[in-house]
Amino acid sequence: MASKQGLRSKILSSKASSSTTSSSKHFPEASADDLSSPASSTARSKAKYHHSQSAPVDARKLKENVTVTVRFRPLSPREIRQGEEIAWYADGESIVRGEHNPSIAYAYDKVFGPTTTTCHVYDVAAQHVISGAMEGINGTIFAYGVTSSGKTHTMHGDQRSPGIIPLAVKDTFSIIQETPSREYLLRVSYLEIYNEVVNDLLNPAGQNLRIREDAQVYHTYLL
Ligand SMILES: Nc1ncnc2c1ncn2[C@@H]1O[C@H](COP(=O)(O)OP(=O)(O)OP(=O)(O)O)[C@@H](O)[C@H]1O
Repeated sequence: MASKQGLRSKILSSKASSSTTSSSKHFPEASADDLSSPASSTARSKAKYHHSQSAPVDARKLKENVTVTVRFRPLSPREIRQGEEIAWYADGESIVRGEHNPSIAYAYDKVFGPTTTTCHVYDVAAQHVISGAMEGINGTIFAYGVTSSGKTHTMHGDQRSPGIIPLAVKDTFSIIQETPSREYLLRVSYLEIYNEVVNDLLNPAGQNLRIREDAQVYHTYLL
């Protein structure tokens, strides 16, 4: 989605966070203009061995473990009033197609239409990252999109429709409860990247954070 507004992202990391790269696949006939891609929100995961820190990282496996998911939100009442039209739609479960030019299409790992619930998005696109994290595999769920595209709705949600973060927390504690033989240590951070700037959403003083990586222990730090 092209926009003059800033692109934002909201992130949920399990264990140490890892950086992600886009894995959207263009169809041959598709436009090469990535900015026209309607990435209303994405969920991605990238795994890296956590416990066996001396084990070599399998680059091919890492690449395959990044998934890109697109979620469309419905037009808002204001957009309907203003006569705005849907420009892209979910054509099946993995294709996003242009409404006005159907020959322009993009393939993603998963595409959710505007009637999909957050619970369904969580089950299909995020739950495996949480269960993986509980097994010791680092994971990141990353929502990316222009202002008002639905990142907060998807990641945070509300009482009526809990987002991926509360659903993940609930799942995490359920897994802990079901696994009394194992001891867990949970750390939580809630971050926003806005115009390349990382902000801590839990600490108003934590703005414009610097990212540092410790190559020896595969940990990422925000200072
Ligand atoms: N899937 C959805 N179904 C229904 N309403 C939605 C959906 N996604 C978003 N909305 C609504 O659209 C509006 C904008 O969504 P939201 O605030 O989540 O956007 P955002 O990407 O977090 O914006 P910002 O970058 O400004 O923080 C909100 O009123 C939200 O309730």
